[in-house]
Amino acid sequence: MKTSFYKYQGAGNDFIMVDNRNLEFKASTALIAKLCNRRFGIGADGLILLENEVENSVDFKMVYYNSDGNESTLCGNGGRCIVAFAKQLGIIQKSCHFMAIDGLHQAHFEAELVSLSMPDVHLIQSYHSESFYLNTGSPHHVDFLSSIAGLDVQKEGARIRNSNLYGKAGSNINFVEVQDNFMKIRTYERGVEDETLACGTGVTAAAIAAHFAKKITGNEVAVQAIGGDLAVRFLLQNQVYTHIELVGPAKFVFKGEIECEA
Ligand SMILES: N[C@@H](CCC[C@H](N)C(=O)O)C(=O)O
Repeated sequence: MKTSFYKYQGAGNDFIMVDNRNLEFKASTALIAKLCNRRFGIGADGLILLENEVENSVDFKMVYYNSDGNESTLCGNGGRCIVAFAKQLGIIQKSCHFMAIDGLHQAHFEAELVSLSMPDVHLIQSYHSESFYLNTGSPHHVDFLSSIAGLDVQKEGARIRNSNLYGKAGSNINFVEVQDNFMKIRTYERGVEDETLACGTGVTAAAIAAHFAKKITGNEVAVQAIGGDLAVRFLLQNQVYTHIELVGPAKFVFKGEIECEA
């Protein structure tokens, strides 16, 4: 059986997209891991299915798998990319609502960029003045450092991700450098088990943690990931971070066909 796929990237965080509204694509862990493999497959940080959402009146549903083939929690860059994919398929025009594993999301285009609503953040755990944990749809450890350029993110990220702090479920690990209301970030992603070029929920977590720790002021911050620039907007209302938006690029790269065993 042949299935069409579309490759997208958002700030270098790359995804295989499949229009699965007919539910014909059967996503086994082994098949997804093979398709995401950069030597034996198409190559991607994750695979995303666009499906119909039957129970809620939204435009579509997003089902996200990490490159290890396992379904996971929210992917922010993937969320922005599926919005661009839905537009390419003619399902939406300038804005949409969709369902993901963590609930309802709203998104709209701002010229070439996609802005995605993110879940409210009620709880931020401080380990010490430079180290935090919070959930922005996916779990994130955030360490603020004076410089991140020379860091071995693979080694240090894997160490923290696999430490007793997070147990079997693990966490994504972010290393962040703050410079005058602007931040640089590098992220080790759970389920990819490596550094990726950008992580949307990680960028969001870093922005919220930086505001919480009074490292930035204002309600919008630009964040430079290795693969591109993103921005995060938010409000702080009664000690809850609300109206969080992740803004950045979402680009179509190429399309092709997957030959799947029946
Ligand atoms: N790349 C993503 C995060 C994807 C989920 C993560 N790997 C996990 O399993 O927690 C993003 O852009 O948010």
